[in-house]
Amino acid sequence: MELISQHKCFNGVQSFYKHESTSTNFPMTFSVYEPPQAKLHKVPVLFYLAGLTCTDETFMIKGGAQRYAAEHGIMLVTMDTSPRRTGIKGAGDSWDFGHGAGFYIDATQEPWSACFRMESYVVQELRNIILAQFPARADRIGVFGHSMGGHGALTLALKYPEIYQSVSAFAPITAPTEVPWGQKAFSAYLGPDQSTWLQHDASALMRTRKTPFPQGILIDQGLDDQFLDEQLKPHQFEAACWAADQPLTLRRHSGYDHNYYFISTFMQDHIAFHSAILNK
Ligand SMILES: N[C@@H](CCC(=O)N[C@@H](CSC=O)C(=O)NCC(=O)O)C(=O)O
Repeated sequence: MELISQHKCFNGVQSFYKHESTSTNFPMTFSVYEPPQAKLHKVPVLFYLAGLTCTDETFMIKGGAQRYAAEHGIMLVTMDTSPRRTGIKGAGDSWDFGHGAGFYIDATQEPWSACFRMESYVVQELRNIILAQFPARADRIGVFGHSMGGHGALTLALKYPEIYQSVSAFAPITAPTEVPWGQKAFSAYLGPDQSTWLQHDASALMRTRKTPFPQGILIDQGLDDQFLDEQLKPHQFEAACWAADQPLTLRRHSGYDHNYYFISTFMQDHIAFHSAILNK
């Protein structure tokens, strides 16, 4: 693990790292914000999954989360959104597929299956690194994310409720099997059998559960989001939560679009939401 840079931030420490990943078989970058409380004892840890085109820097630079993480004593971790410079044909041709678009799943189809393994990377490899190398509590882990990363947060939390105690999202892709971004990625990474896609669709997963997160799920969605109707479809997840008896706070905000001005506006609420569960 190579330290790229380190910065004091709200009396805590913001660090950027690079390492050789055994999940993706490529170098990966990730970043960690350690709040001041982490100098004294282990703290809860909140993983942030970023959206299409983002890197491990996007959220740490634009999200404005460190101030609130310092107040609540929560460690923040985020990572690049895929392996990079893989040499796979077509991986760099479009901004919504391939590099920067790992979708937080393990690809099963060649050539993607050799390195597009972001589910294993986030859930196992990076979590193990964080728990071994940083003062993070293994029994207090939350996950949140934006857009493609909102899809990642919801699906990983639903697949691994024994790992993640809290989950929230900003403008998540909630039904990837039904929208162009998800269909483009899943058909390449998972192949033509659409029954396998449903294991990675938050709305489909929720329909097979019964109150998986009794303490609730928080979602914020801007109503001027350019991707709302075609790609995000929060009403699908809302209906699935209703059917699963899952408490959901889905807040629709007039005037907000899809970017980090929207995300940073509601960041304080998301950190407080996770803190109420993780610091209980
Ligand atoms: N084509 C543009 C826009 C890409 C974009 O909007 N990416 C979003 C996530 S979309 C769903 O996952 C994002 O978070 N961008 C980063 C940012 O700093 O706003 C492009 O290539 O940037």
